Amino acid sequence: MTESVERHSFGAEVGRLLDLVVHALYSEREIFLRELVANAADAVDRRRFEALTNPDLSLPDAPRVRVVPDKAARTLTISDNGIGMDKAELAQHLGTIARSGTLAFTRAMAESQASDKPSLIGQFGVGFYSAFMVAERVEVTSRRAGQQEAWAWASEGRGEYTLAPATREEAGTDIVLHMKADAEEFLEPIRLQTIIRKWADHITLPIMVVKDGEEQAANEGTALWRKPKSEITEEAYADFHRHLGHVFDTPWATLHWRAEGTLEFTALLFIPGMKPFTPVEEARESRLRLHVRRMFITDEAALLPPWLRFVTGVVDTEDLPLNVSREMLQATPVLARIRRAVTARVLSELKTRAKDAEAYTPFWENFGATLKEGVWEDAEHRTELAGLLRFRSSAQEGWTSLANYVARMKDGQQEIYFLVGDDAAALAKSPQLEGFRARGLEVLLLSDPIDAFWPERLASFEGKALRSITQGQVDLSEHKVEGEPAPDLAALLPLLREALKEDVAAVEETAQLVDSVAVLAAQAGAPDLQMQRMMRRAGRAFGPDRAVLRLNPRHPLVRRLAAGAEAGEDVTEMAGMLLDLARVQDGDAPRDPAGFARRVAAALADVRSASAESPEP
Ligand SMILES: Nc1ncnc2c1ncn2[C@@H]1O[C@H](COP(=O)(O)OP(=O)(O)OP(=O)(O)O)[C@@H](O)[C@H]1O
Repeated sequence: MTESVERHSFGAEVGRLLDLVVHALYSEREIFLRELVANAADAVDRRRFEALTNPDLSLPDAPRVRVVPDKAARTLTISDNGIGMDKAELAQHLGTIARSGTLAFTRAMAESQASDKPSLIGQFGVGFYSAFMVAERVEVTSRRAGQQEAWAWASEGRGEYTLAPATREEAGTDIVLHMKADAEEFLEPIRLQTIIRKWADHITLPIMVVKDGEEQAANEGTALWRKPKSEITEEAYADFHRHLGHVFDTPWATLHWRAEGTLEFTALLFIPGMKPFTPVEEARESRLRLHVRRMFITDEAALLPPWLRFVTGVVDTEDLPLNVSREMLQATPVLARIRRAVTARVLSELKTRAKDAEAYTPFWENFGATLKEGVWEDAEHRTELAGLLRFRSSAQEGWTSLANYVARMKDGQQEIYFLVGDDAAALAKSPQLEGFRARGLEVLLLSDPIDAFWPERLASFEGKALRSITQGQVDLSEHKVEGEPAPDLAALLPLLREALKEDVAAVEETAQLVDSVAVLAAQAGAPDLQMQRMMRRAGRAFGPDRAVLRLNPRHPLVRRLAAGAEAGEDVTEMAGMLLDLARVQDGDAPRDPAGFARRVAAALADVRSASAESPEP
């Protein structure tokens, strides 16, 4: 028998996690039970759902979770009749960190102060591995529903675990905890009941604690969302939110309502108060939980559009049969109607809350970029969403809305100006803004990656067109600025155009500059500069040939070149320099960085020696 025992090492992250867990503060240890009971209840939910399309997996009568303390043996056993795990699943789920919740936890731990760590453990839970807070050895015996063989997983939480063939009468899982000497309190039935009532009361599956051979239900099983609002405390809402989202914040908004009439459902939704620690591959689908008459069905029903995926919670309906299958979920019109109702409710809540600018700010900073995806991809909600958008602006600190921008527009201003880039702070200093600032024209500053895309789709707001100031020429002739007359560039421009014909589509003068000498812009009709930049970074060929080099005719350098061109001097050397300066200014590299540096250094040396030779008169 012993030769069939396989030894495996934990993944590196598991090792680190176990270290953290084992050294956690004792006061937080009780949450191990919440985690194991939640896993057991989830396993039963999954089996029920899979059985809808595969009757061989059907649950036995009266499925439940049993929590069995044994003081003599100093063990605590948590048993379920859930879906179970086969050998590969045991290794995968209990040997690596697969789930986002646990990953997020390790990241939060790494980033938090030492004094916050204990409460982090309490709020997050750490899934299965929290068992090692109280147990010196954990044995898991599991049989996957629909299979004959069972497997035993065992570990002392120190670097490795074993896997061996085992037997189990029925499908399901037993988790046997060999308790540490100082964790005997968790063998007291009363204590176990209290913990379960505190943490797992919203679980509808019966959770039985066995005392003197008798089973006693520890949870009430009233799903929180089914209780009247008046009976639910803020704290109970917040706890449930943390449990659902694997987060540890207080919700920014709690929406709890019951729809009655043609469509019957109860919804309890949360908008988190902080951004989740997103794993590398952030899934775009909403994971709102669908329940039918309290029973969990699935969290893959996409009950909200992807641009509201930050909303967590539960929708519980009477309008679907309990035995609804995956296929049925895809076909039923009920879900589409619920989706519409729930989306409308979330949007109206956001609209109400957006009226209080200060209260709206944290929401916007956490989830604004996600909301903008809706403007891009959801024609039905685009106009409504536009009113919820907030922006940085060239004219003021803080966030502003499109409506406020329009209210501030100057007489004669027809368009809503905006500038897109990577970084709000850099945008505020961009030379592209000079001409607008000089004329008192406000420009919105957009710095989320999605900002390269959505403005084109929204196109206008309250009848005012949205206008990127780096795309085509903005007509500023309505708004005159004082200053010396500009020189005539008729001789210079054709020479520069010829010299740069490989690099840009055109060279022209612009009224958009005041202090800077040149900028790049996109040709009218071509994708905006930021979009071009993103496509180049993504490896898409996007020649600079569609960019336009724009010169400030009043700049001393341009004046000098204009005079030189008229006098028949060679200005082509400076042409490349102007283009490179415009590129550097936008945060791009010059076409030939080494050559650029050489030319600048040589020019500086010229200036120095010129001023040394001809001292001030
Ligand atoms: N009693 C059980 N029956 C069947 N599968 C289980 C059981 N307990 C754990 N698992 C499997 O092990 C996986 C890992 O569990 P663990 O508690 O570490 O994380 P989780 O519950 O998935 O997510 P999180 O880390 O966010 O809590 C689960 O997703 C599940 O697939």
